[in-house]
Amino acid sequence: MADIKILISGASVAGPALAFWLARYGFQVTVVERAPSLRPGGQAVDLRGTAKEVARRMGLDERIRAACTDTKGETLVDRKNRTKATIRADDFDGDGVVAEIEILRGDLTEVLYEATKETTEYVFGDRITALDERADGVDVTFAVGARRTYDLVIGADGLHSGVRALAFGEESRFVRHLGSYLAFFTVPNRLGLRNWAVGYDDVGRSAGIRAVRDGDEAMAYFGFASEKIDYDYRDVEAQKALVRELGAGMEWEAPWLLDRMDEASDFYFDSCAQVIMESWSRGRVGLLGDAAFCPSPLSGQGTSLAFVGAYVLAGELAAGLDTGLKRYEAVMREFVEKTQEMGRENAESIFAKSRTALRMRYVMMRVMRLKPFAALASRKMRDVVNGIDLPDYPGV
Ligand SMILES: Cc1cc2nc3c(=O)[nH]c(=O)nc-3n(C[C@H](O)[C@H](O)[C@H](O)COP(=O)(O)OP(=O)(O)OC[C@H]3O[C@@H](n4cnc5c(N)ncnc54)[C@H](O)[C@@H]3O)c2cc1C
Repeated sequence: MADIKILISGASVAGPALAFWLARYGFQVTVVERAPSLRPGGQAVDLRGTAKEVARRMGLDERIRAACTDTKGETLVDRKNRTKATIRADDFDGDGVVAEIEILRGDLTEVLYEATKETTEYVFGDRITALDERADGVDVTFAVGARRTYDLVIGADGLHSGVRALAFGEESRFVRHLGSYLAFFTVPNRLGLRNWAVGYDDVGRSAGIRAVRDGDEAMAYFGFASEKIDYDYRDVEAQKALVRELGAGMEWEAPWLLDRMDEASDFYFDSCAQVIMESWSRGRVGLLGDAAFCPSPLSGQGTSLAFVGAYVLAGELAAGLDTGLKRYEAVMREFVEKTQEMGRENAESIFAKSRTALRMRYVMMRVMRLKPFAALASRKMRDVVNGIDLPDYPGV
């Protein structure tokens, strides 16, 4: 494999996870990332079910667990900070709403980068601007670097994938808005939180806060039900203005959190959307992670799908370069579709539509923790997060 060159676009989760496995099989791997360095920030992401087994096979299980947020659960409060319901991380075998393996996205990227930096060429501050496929390779033009030829190009560059736009067509053909937006940013830990997150629901919107970095700081989030809004996803100031507008009039700690937004060193805002594609590859160009099959943050499974997808894609490419992309899709498709279905179901119920619905939700949450209901919900969750028989690849 040493003479086979593979270019990956995107150095968040899917890209470095794929680089890990490809390098293990002996491919020559380059990762190009648009940001000038590894991107910090992002709220906690989770590994559930089969993705935990992939982390174990990578030998990174311990390092990932050591970098986890150690959140024990979440308390849902009303505007006066009175507890209305609780969710525990050990509910649903550790694969529930608050997962046992919960890690800040930037910290997970760091673990993956450290595990791959010796075997992978990383190019920061650049991006692909043109792909010219020939019979024996793909000629790649970069915004900054010199033109180079690769045997394969994989887009692991997220919901707004540049590779997808170049090889498959414009974003609007594949990205389906699910009716809500999320924002995350770091704030001082003013509530003195330790291992419990706090969430506050309003009609059609929510906010929350959890301690990170041993309680030195906290991570705030806002969620809003909203029709599709036209905004420039690279214009951070415009996005902050939008969050202020959508969060106006919220109670609890929300006004204070909104006032801290400008001081935050990181800020992430995006629509809750899914990527639905008939095929994840075309010729020598393939897609992985959110670029191919984003299930939306509402599924809680974006990072897990990226992890499992990276394992399968690399294993199938090692088994046969010509058939690898199609085999990867055949192995992953059902798992992805089940997960996306759960993401759409969650999108229907994530925000309360009235005060009465909000009160009912708290009652339901308490009922769901009772034995027969908990067992039912747990089975459903288990089916989705373990919804793939992980193939064994030689040498793993
Ligand atoms: C800064 C950030 C914060 C996030 N925060 C959260 C969160 O709080 N909660 C949550 O559920 N999900 C979050 N996500 C999404 C989450 O990481 C993914 O759903 C999941 O982990 C799958 O990851 P991915 O690697 O497929 O895509 P992503 O994590 O979206 O990564 C895509 C990577 O590609 C890079 N990129 C984009 N365009 C190009 C281009 N043209 N050329 C080269 N590189 C490019 C991006 O800078 C990024 O590093 C965040 C993503 C990012 C980038």
